[in-house]
Amino acid sequence: MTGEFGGALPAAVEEGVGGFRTTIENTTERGGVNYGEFIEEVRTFMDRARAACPTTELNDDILSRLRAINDLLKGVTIDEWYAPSGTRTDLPARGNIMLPPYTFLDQGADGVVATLRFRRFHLGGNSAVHGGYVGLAVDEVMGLAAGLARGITRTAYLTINYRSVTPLDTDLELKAWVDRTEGRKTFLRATLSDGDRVCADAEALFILLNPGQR
Ligand SMILES: CCCCCCCCCCCC(=O)SCCNC(=O)CCNC(=O)[C@H](O)C(C)(C)COP(=O)(O)OP(=O)(O)OC[C@H]1O[C@@H](n2cnc3c(N)ncnc32)[C@H](O)[C@@H]1OP(=O)(O)O
Repeated sequence: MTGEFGGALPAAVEEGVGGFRTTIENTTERGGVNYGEFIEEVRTFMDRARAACPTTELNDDILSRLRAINDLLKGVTIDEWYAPSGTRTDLPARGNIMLPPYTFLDQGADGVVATLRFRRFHLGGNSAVHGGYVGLAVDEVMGLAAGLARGITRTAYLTINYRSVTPLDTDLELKAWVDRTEGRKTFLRATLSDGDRVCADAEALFILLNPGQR
């Protein structure tokens, strides 16, 4: 792999546990007690960056500050298995800044119910959520439902039907449940709803990874 973060995967493969580990150490402490506020501030930054039209002077001012902040973060970069973003299960969306912040209302081996909120950062056009971000949220929550039912899986296919416009800045409900299983295959279904109105529904196949499988 190349790039600034390219070292993480080979190290994991060397340990013989594959690139997608069968056990992931969940954390609630890495990054410190205010890490959730940091992630939320980053999300707010992304929302405002999407919405802003800065003057040249303001742009340049923010640019120099951002470069300084990025230098600070570069100094504390670690691999994906230990980074708090993605493993802080006490935070909305595991502290993953790309996902719409979601929290579980219910979760078990049969399925999960989550509440989530897309925001300006997720804008597609004309006040609607970008369909790709709907897919991101659905894949994530279906993946977690598959994980609770079976273990670590990967998405083999995901079909999404966009039934009506998904609104920004609105509390939505995302349900994902196991439809049936066949060997390593878990077939799931999901719905994304704004109250009684279905925004999208989906069906997917997740494959249980073999030991050591990337
Ligand atoms: C706190 C942290 C939490 C962490 C929790 C994190 C949650 C986030 C979840 C995000 C999940 C993702 O986005 S994962 C990333 C997106 N997905 C990927 O990158 C997957 C790329 N594809 C692959 O790696 C591979 O194709 C696999 C793993 C999906 C399957 O490969 P394989 O393991 O070799 O298995 P294979 O023999 O091919 O298939 C097994 C069976 O499934 C069937 N099968 C396979 N693919 C398909 C298909 N597309 N459509 C129909 N059927 C299929 C085969 O025919 C076979 O059936 P039969 O002959 O047995 O009947």
